[in-house]
Amino acid sequence: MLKKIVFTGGGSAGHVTPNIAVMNELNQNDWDIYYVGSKEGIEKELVEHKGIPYHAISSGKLRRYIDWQNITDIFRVVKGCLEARKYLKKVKPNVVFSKGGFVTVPVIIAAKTLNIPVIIHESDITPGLANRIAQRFATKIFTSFDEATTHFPPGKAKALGSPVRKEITRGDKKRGMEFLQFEESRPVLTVMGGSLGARKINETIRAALPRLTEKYQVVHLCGKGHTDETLKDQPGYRQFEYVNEELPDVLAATDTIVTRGGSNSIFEFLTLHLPMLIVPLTRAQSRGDQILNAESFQEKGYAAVLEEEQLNEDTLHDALQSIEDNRNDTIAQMKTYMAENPLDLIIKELYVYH
Ligand SMILES: CC(=O)N[C@H]1[C@@H](OP(=O)(O)OP(=O)(O)OC[C@H]2O[C@@H](n3ccc(=O)[nH]c3=O)[C@H](O)[C@@H]2O)O[C@H](CO)[C@@H](O)[C@@H]1O
Repeated sequence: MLKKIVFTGGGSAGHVTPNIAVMNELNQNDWDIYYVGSKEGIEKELVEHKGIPYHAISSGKLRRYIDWQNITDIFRVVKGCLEARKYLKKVKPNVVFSKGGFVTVPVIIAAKTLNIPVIIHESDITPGLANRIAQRFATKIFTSFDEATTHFPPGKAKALGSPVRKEITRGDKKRGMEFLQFEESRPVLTVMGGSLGARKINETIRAALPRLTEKYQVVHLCGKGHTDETLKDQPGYRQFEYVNEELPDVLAATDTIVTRGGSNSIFEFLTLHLPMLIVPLTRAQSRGDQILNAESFQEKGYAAVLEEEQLNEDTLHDALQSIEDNRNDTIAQMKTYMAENPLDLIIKELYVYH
């Protein structure tokens, strides 16, 4: 008999693409799939694009600072709880799977009041605010990093790895080169400033273009609203706000990556054995989770790290040179990652509720 599962997660792509990875692998003969997200978040477009029923609820932003909007947002969260509860009562799912982001808090609270089991997946080493609130309501917590389990109540958390979308591994270099209109003979450097872009990385890459394009053809995924029209005809340089279906082909065509320390992106590059330079989001702009992600990858020999405060044209050049010098050793180290596919492990766990 068909069982029902509700996915939730959003705010940025990193809270959606792992859900999509899991949804893609669930057998549609076994599961009816639903999604609860916010009204305006990136999850709406990404999920509706896949033809999954999408239910939007009110949600407040969870801020770590004092703001008058915190008051109005409390009401939005309460409204979101009531909306989520009504929807869950109607759908009657066997389980809720949550990837984090502020929209998930009302959904998880609502599920708890209806005795619906909740599984949380945490992508970072330290839990985000939403998952920190939600953890007490969760039945089980899965994590991408081994180190993350210590941040959750004992016995609840299990490190299963990052659920990387299978289509990421199915890219084609030739298709990627055609899409980019690049020459097959020259190496490709892809820059991914996180799903929402990264100003300092964007500026430094653009300033360094003359030097970078001597060696590489550069693909720049620069985030919504961050393309630079003055560079649109620059030879050997392609910029996109966000690449969706073509991303696997672009990555198949890529030799080296410069990236933010967003957990899902770096696990995708690790899975593809792509040497990467991580420029994590600073402590001033975040809780420091990307710094920990980056340090963990550096310690394991999967990546080089450059702090944003140290990032300039020269340090970028030197860091890329050292990545090229260590390419073979890094790839060999990356090949030691995970004997069992995390996605398969998560799917297996979900069948407990089937
Ligand atoms: C600013 C911020 O708070 N960032 C957080 C957010 O990052 P962010 O949303 O940037 O998330 P990730 O880097 O983890 O994932 C981004 C996802 O978007 C995809 N993608 C990106 C660009 C593009 O053009 N096309 C595309 O498909 C990537 O392949 C990846 O699957 O969630 C991550 C996971 O909790 C955290 O580690 C980050 O700290």
